[in-house]
Amino acid sequence: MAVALVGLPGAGKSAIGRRLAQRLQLPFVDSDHLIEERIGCSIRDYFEREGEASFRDVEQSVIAELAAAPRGVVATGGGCVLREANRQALRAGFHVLYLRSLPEDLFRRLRHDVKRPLLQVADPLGRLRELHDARDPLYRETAHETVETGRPSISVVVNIIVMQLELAGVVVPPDPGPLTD
Ligand SMILES: Nc1ncnc2c1ncn2[C@@H]1O[C@H](COP(=O)(O)OP(=O)(O)O)[C@@H](O)[C@H]1O
Ligand SMILES: O=C(O)C1=C[C@@H](OP(=O)(O)O)[C@@H](O)[C@H](O)C1
Ligand SMILES: [Mg+2]
Repeated sequence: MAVALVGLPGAGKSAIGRRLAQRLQLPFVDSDHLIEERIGCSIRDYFEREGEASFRDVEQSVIAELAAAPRGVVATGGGCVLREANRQALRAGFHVLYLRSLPEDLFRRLRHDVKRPLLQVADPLGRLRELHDARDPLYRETAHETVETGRPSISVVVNIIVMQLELAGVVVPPDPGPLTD
């Protein structure tokens, strides 16, 4: 069983992915961490030095490797759905969940965050709205299911995901043991 999380920056892919993997006792991988290991610097520095297109090439090779041997819970980077090859590889290899939050909720979470290169602009809320409009259809196309993450806490979202995965037959609930009165 392998689950991949897609969605906009701040939707909770990394934070919820880590907690979900703990809960399901599965390995957790954040594709952005693999990319940073490979490029040897932060994603923000790499964007500044090499540009976004070069980052997308590294991202595509990391996604292809993960999808070639799908396992555990994978948190992707928010822009991975921009390339069709990534959308297809993720959908074929993983049960994909779209963590969906409105730009206003994401802005509340990320307004002091300096690590996300695409949001270091004069109007980050405007940028989040543009990203939402451009990418929402791509996240929907890639994902098997959508989970709303704008308002509920991380623990509630993890509980909802576990329920959805059990309903979809993606995870098997633990054996409750013998029933006693
Ligand atoms: N449902 C949530 N409720 C409250 N805070 C959240 C929630 N999801 C994420 N966060 C917080 O928002 C920030 C960004 O989340 P992160 O997991 O890095 O998003 P992503 O990986 O999707 O960009 C983190 O500080 C995280 O703890
Ligand atoms: O939305 C994007 O294009 C990006 C999102 C980032 O990941 P998060 O979604 O975890 O912020 C990271 O991959 C890179 O900065 C590009
Ligand atoms: Mg992340």
